[in-house]
Amino acid sequence: MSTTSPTALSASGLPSGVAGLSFAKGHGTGNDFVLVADPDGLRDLSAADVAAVCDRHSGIGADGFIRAVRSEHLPEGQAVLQSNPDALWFMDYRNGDGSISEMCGNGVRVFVHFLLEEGLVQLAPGDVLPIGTRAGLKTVTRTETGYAVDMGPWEFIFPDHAAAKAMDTVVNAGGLEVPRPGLSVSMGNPHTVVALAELSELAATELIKAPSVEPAPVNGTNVEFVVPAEPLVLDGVGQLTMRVHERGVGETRSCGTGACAAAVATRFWAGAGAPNAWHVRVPGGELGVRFLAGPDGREHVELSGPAVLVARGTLL
Ligand SMILES: N[C@@H](CCC[C@H](N)C(=O)O)C(=O)O
Repeated sequence: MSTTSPTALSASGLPSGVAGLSFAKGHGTGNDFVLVADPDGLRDLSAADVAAVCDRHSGIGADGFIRAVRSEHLPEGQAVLQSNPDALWFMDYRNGDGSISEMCGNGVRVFVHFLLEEGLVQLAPGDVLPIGTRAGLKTVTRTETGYAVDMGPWEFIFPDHAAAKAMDTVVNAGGLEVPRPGLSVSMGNPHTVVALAELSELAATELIKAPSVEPAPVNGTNVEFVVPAEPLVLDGVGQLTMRVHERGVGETRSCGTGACAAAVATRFWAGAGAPNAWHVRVPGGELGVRFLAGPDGREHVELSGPAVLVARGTLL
């Protein structure tokens, strides 16, 4: 018998804990989010609260939920403040099912746009804003057309697989004729990238159910299916098309950290001479990925793309 008490509901059917919250709805290349400002960290939202708000039928509907909290009010935020005292805002990111993720690449652009539109920060094109996340400090530059994010360094999750050039990870999904090799990459959060030969194969891949990944990264994985273009490079820029199944969500129209992982894996597979700039087409739009020398001496990944707010409201 369950010992958990049922969640109290307001008249709207949403958990009473979220009633009265002001929110904005936004997206980055079709990856959509509900955003709330909680500067003093007073709203302790449960996984059930977040899942109810993100429900596409009985809530607002979103792939993810983002709470804007001043970094000083969260232990993870205080840790980021030690590395950069100017990282005053922390992105508390949850997946649509209420689970926590370390990082969201589309989300961090929409988060900064939300802070700007709410008047919580001031940022002219060219200005840079440091942000705290569970994957550490990220610096976001406002551009003329959107935002560019220094996502920090990437890592192989199973470095021995990559070193041996052995594709020891096996991925299967509905619609694939045979299981495929995958390469697991961390962008702060876990990804497994699979290359397909044809756009028709990408379209036939069924992503209603989570693909199986063996061995899976310990905390689960987002899975990206990519088709490198033929020819791969146009005007010095690598070209990819991608679909994604997100951990804690399902298929989404875009994933920023996924686009970064896809560029990492495809550049690795392409070998010496592969470009350091990539253009990634996703069902919801287009993202840019670049590899740059980071201030810490490691190679960093930069993600660029748009961020849009589409609505404001109050949860009832
Ligand atoms: N859509 C995001 C990634 C969100 C988190 C992911 N589902 C996870 O669990 O790691 C992005 O744009 O990066």
